[in-house]
Amino acid sequence: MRAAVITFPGSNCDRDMAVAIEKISGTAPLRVWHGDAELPDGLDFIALPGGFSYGDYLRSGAMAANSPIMRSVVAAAERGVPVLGVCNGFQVLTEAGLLPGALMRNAGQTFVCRTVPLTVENGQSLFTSGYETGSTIRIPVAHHDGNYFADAETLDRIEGEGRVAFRYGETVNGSQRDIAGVLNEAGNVLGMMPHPERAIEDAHGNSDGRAMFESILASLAVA
Ligand SMILES: NC(=O)CC[C@H](N)C(=O)O
Repeated sequence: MRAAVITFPGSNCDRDMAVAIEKISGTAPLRVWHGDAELPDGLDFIALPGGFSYGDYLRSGAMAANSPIMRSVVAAAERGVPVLGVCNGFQVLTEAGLLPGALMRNAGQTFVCRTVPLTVENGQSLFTSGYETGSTIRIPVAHHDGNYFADAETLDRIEGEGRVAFRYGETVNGSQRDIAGVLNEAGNVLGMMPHPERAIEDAHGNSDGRAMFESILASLAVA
């Protein structure tokens, strides 16, 4: 798998993401700096990692969404390249307009850092085919701006189109309809607040995130 992990100033989960990709795919991803103008050709997968890009100033993800590299990320997403945004990466994807809605301050006004149950709402996407639809997995969250908001019409539409990939199995941050992860219309962009890269092996105490990376790999094998 020819993957790239984008690093912004303030990213802090880029290494974990790169390690997860390498351990599961067998190939180390390219590490790409936000200020680079272009992504290399022929990428199979792009990951936007978690963190506090630009110190979360303005709004989480808002400044990163306007980084030079994001023009290439948006163009790749529009060509159908799989793009996964985790936590701050999800925030960047909504700010870049690749996903609907916004991530607001958590309803409780506090940073939430714990492992939470997630229901797999759509086990058919290229990111989730390794999970059974309706199953419950446990994945860590760590954020203060994870409160997913979209208007009712948008929520009904994305629910109807099977674009809610994951839903929290308990109250976490005040997200509308407990939405934890959202797909774009074409199904090749996924944003999620929980961190699958923090749950890929026994040393993590939990390997429920592994199937996400295995699903992405499997989708490339059949593509
Ligand atoms: N782990 C993360 O990516 C943190 C995301 C984010 N900036 C927040 O706290 O909301």
